[in-house]
Amino acid sequence: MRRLSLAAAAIAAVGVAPLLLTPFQVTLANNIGIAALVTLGLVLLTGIAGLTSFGQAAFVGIGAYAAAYLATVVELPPALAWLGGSPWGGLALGLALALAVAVVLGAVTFRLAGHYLPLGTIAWGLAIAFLFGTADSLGGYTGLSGIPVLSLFGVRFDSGGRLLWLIWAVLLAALLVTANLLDSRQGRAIRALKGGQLMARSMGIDVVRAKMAAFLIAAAFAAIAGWLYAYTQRFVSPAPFSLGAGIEYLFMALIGGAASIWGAVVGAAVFILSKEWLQDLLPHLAGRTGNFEAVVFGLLVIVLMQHMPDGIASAVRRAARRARRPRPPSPAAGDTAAPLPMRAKPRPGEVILDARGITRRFGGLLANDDVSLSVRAGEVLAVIGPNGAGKSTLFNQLSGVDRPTAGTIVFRGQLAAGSSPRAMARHGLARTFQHVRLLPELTVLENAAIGAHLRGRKGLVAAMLRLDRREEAQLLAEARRQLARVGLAARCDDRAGSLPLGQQRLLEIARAVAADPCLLLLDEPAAGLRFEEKQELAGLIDRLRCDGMAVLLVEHDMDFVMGLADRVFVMDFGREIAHGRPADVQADPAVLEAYLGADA
Ligand SMILES: Nc1ncnc2c1ncn2[C@@H]1O[C@H](COP(=O)(O)OP(=O)(O)OP(=O)(O)O)[C@@H](O)[C@H]1O
Repeated sequence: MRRLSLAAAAIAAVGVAPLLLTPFQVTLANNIGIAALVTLGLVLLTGIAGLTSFGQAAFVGIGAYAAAYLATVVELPPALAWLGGSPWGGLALGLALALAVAVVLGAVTFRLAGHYLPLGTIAWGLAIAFLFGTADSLGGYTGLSGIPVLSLFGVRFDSGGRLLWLIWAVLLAALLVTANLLDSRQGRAIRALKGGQLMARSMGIDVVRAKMAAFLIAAAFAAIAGWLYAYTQRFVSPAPFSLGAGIEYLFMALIGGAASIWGAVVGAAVFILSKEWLQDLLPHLAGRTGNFEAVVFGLLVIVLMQHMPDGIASAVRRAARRARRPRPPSPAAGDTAAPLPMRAKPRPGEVILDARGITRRFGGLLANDDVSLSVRAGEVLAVIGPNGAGKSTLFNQLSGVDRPTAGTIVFRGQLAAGSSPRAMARHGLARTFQHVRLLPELTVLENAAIGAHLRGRKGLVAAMLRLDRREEAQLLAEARRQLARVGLAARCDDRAGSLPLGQQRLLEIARAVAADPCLLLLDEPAAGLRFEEKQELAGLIDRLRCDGMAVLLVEHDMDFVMGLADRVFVMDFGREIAHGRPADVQADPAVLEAYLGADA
């Protein structure tokens, strides 16, 4: 209902705008609409996926020049002649070129950690501006003029008012599909990128694909904005597509709020209106002409980052949330949804993970030295040992984060040493993290649903067009069920970041079990918890064991481990020093000396 009334209000506002605004205001509204479309792509890319691009203006340039070139050049090269001078041909060409460049840039940079994408987009921004300025066929620095009036389906967009309808209709459609995307399994995969690659990969998310999706959508929005720009100005030249313009789009995203889709509209409007105003005011104050507004925007962004790091739209939304009465919990819409299919489970007592001779060398250091262990369905195995004993290293080998120097790992009957975390997740392994890795701005329910990522099939297009609702209801119902299982049913609609640490750890377990795993790896689950929270956690792990889940945990807390585990595996200096039932291990002299002795 809220979405519908918002959409109706937006359509009505766009409908009457040309009748109420002066021609100058219509021109400003058109510029804002085009800039907001580019910024929307940046919000998705930078604010939501956490990837920075300085090259969005260059993608706008591709869209604008493609339209201008097809519409103005009389003798087209044979490869493009079939597209004729049609505006649709220009749109298709601009989109195809922008997407092709985005695929190449993404393919080169996404597999590398670090700042390769921002650097790549700077290089791309500089190169394309140089190309536009020097290519004779594109008119060099003078550009291409004489673009005809845009005509679509027999309608001529020959006035600012008609162009306003078109530009804002495209922008509203882009806002709608982006909102749809973010409210879906695919959108959660893009959002999960901000939680770190390890978390995303461990949930079975294809990180490169998710980054590419965000980058391609942002490039497509920019190219469409360029097409609209060309037909609005009816003239293109290199300056509006320079690296400087790319930085201005980033400013708009930061000002509006890089994590909110409405921030794109707010940011573009604030930037363009204040630029217009400052361009009049500042030369007057300074007594001479100059681009003084650039200095003001630089300062504005610094001040904003200090006081409103999430931008204006997010600050307004937070204030509104504070002013509103707390909402009653949203109805459990998914509860009537059919349950998701579940994987075939091993029989109780069946060995599901068998590691033999695991050795991991870091240069001259043997972090794991010929370690062998196995885990059975329906048991809790605890790995303990003093600091530096090699527990985390072993955990990384078993979860696919690292590859052993030697040794074999068989998981559910298949060789798994060196498999990726994603492959391990697909095969039935789920994990939590020593330092919780949640998405604090997302709700508890959305965080839990990330765990069920591999249990859905619907793609990006289905998500954007809302053709995924049945599956989405099933995924959310599953997340709700797992939250109820860990005792967080009442917190579904709260922000994950607002939970105390103990509940955040429970949420991580709910997220992990939403994947329907056979083996759950818990990395120091009791760290930082109070006594009651530890008891609650131990009760939950016990229930999971009773349900047939195999649990392998790495833990420092002796009381917690001894009261819970079926078997304890003790390590020191990378090797196994004892292994058996808690009472036997506790009495083992080697353990007392190496580990428990320190406490005695
Ligand atoms: N990536 C790495 N490069 C080099 N040495 C490493 C690396 N990772 C771990 N080590 C070393 O391997 C040894 C085992 O470390 P590990 O983190 O596995 O121990 P741990 O038992 O988990 O310790 P803690 O309980 O303190 O977390 C340590 O000496 C550590 O310094």
